[in-house]
Amino acid sequence: MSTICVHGLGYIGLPTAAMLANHGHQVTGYDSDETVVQSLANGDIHIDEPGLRAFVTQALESGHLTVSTEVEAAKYQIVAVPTPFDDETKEATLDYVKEAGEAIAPHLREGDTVVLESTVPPGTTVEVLQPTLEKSGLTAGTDFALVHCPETVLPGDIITELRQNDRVLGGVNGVSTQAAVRLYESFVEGDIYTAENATTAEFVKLIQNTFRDVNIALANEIALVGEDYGVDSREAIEMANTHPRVNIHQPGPGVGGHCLPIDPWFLGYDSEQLDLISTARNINDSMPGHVIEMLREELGSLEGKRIALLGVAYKGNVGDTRQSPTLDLAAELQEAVADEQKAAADGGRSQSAGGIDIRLHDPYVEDQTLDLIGLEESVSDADAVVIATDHDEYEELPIDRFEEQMAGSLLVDTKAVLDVDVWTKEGFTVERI
Ligand SMILES: NC(=O)c1ccc[n+]([C@@H]2O[C@H](COP(=O)([O-])OP(=O)(O)OC[C@H]3O[C@@H](n4cnc5c(N)ncnc54)[C@H](O)[C@@H]3O)[C@@H](O)[C@H]2O)c1
Ligand SMILES: CC(=O)N[C@@H]1[C@@H](OP(=O)(O)OP(=O)(O)OC[C@H]2O[C@@H](n3ccc(=O)[nH]c3=O)[C@H](O)[C@@H]2O)O[C@H](CO)[C@@H](O)[C@@H]1O
Repeated sequence: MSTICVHGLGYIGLPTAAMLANHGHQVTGYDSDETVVQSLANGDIHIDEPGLRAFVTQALESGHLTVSTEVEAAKYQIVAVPTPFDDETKEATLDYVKEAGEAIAPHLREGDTVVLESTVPPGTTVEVLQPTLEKSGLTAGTDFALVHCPETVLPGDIITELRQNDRVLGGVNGVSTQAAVRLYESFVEGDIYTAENATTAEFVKLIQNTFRDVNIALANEIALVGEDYGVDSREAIEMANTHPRVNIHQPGPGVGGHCLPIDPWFLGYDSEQLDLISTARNINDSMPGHVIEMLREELGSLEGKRIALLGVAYKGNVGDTRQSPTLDLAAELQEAVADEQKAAADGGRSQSAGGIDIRLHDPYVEDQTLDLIGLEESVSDADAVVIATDHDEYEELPIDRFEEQMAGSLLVDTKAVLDVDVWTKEGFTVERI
């Protein structure tokens, strides 16, 4: 059993803190946002993730997990703070990592271990966190251990993957790495690999997500090329993947979430070599624009049209809307219609007063700032419905209600969730990416 202080109680820090507590460690969960700490102290679990409520409640009730607005001295300090991405400068914001280091320094003792779990550009552990921690007067690698251990859990399956995924750890020296190995061995059922150094571990995490992002970009480009040949790209990809060394991912309306659209850019922190990687990012970012082209092909002008977007979460069966392609699609639809109106005005043509009426539905998302409505209301009088997220619920949409409610008959199924034959037989036009 060890004492542990976890910094940041979000999607990663909270399940990690609970996992460690449920394995007998004495854990303090610290968050700089007092409302997060307060709500957890009241038993309100603010992160939406299957099984998390019961898991965190178990940890809190056992007394092994306490939440606090203060950092505690502990044998292990685990940092899981945000590392957001500045879209304009294409750089990671490392302020929260620095803040965490500054908060740890006064509590750091000889023999302690600091683990950075946040996803960061290569070099961050050594160049950013280490000097901040060394303001304590202690030296990394000799007085205290400093390690990067990237987190690879899949949202929607976090608790299982926390236990089962393999881990890659890299410390500022071998002693540091081994100190962290001892902690992760206490709950990880997968293999634990030790990287040469912290920068390598940072790099490994980034190339894992980059691999997936580039592969999805390939699938998206295959879909666009397939359209030119009248080939169903999903069928073609399925067939291609029967080859023992081919594994093409699935096309879709874009790549969302907190990681894949961001992490590949982190590789450009101190390198000018991003070429394929940045092209792939741009292909994935262009996919909402392709959905707009598909709508225009069938509907002509989008001005005055009512379009229902089903699925606002960034992927199926989760409620997280961070970097959601659906939200990009909604914004780009607005822009596309504004452009149409401007072009009409410039050309002296008359314009209708209306813009575009976009209706959003999602059974998982609870974000009050989004104007989410019920399924039937969203498709009512819609000229087209776009299925933008592969929630299980969308596989069984009520055809009769759609027939009665919709004004048009166009369905753009970006995730191939519908049975095309069934819907086509009922008179719908189904377009898939
Ligand atoms: N969400 C994922 O799927 C995922 C997966 C793997 C890795 N990561 C990485 O893990 C890190 C955390 O991501 P997340 O999704 O858990 O973020 P999050 O936004 O869900 O949670 C972060 C928490 O940290 C708190 N915080 C901010 N600054 C702090 C500080 N100085 N001290 C203590 N608490 C602080 C915030 O208030 C927030 O509650 C990021 O680097 C992310 O890229 C995320
Ligand atoms: C390497 C890897 O597996 N990393 C995972 C990833 O988690 P995630 O939830 O962000 O990942 P995905 O499920 O891939 O979804 C992302 C977006 O890609 C779209 N998509 C997906 C597959 C496809 O074939 N075609 C697509 O278009 C999908 O709809 C969604 O918008 O990053 C986390 C943080 O670092 C990791 O911890 C976690 O291991």
